[in-house]
Amino acid sequence: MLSLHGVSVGYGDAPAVLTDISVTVRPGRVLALTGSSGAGKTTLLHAMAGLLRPRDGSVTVDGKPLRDRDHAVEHRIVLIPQDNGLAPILTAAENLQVALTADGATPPEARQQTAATLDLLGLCGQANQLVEELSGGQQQRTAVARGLALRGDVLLADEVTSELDAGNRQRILNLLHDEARRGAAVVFATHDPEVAAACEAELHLLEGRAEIVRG
Ligand SMILES: Nc1ncnc2c1ncn2[C@@H]1O[C@H](COP(=O)(O)OP(=O)(O)OP(=O)(O)O)[C@@H](O)[C@H]1O
Repeated sequence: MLSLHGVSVGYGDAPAVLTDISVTVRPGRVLALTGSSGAGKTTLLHAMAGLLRPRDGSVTVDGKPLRDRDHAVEHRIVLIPQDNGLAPILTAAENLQVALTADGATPPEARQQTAATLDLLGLCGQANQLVEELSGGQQQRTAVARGLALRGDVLLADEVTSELDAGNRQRILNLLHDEARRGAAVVFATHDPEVAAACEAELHLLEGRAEIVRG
């Protein structure tokens, strides 16, 4: 279980972006993280992912302080970053296979899981295309595929539907809910009020504070 207790986070000497944030990310549900541009959604996801150390308060995983990104990876905390984080000169399939192999899959397992997950995202036809040759939306779906393929215990998805048409947006929302049904705790940063309304819980960021809207 991933929990934040009285967390403040910020960058360098600048004032904190977020102050006194307390929330528990529960397995089996999708928590929508909302707030206007610059409200701190990415900042909070980075604190949950072990990429940003809190100034105050604590981020704990199974009751122990989260040390860093490596510690988060050990606890199967998967981040799908806003900028997709893919290697542009690898193919879509290679991006998944590299991540799966690094996660301990054998090459045949990685190939099988890659094909199955790209299929779920409607990307069979793009498997062998270089990422830099894919459209923005196809790259975004490839990044989601890579995150889903890792089957994390916690899945942090940072505005992963921003470049998609309505059909693909709904497809990804369904897949995130499938992840929660599998038992993962999912946090989904989004600007889209309709998408947020379709999630079990919502945490809204405003002026450096967080308010539980639902859940
Ligand atoms: N690396 C950084 N260094 C300094 N300040 C940063 C850095 N990243 C973000 N910020 C600042 O932190 C604040 C929150 O940014 P963040 O990216 O978390 O917001 P967001 O809610 O994810 O925005 P968006 O919806 O536009 O992606 C902003 O004021 C931003 O300028």
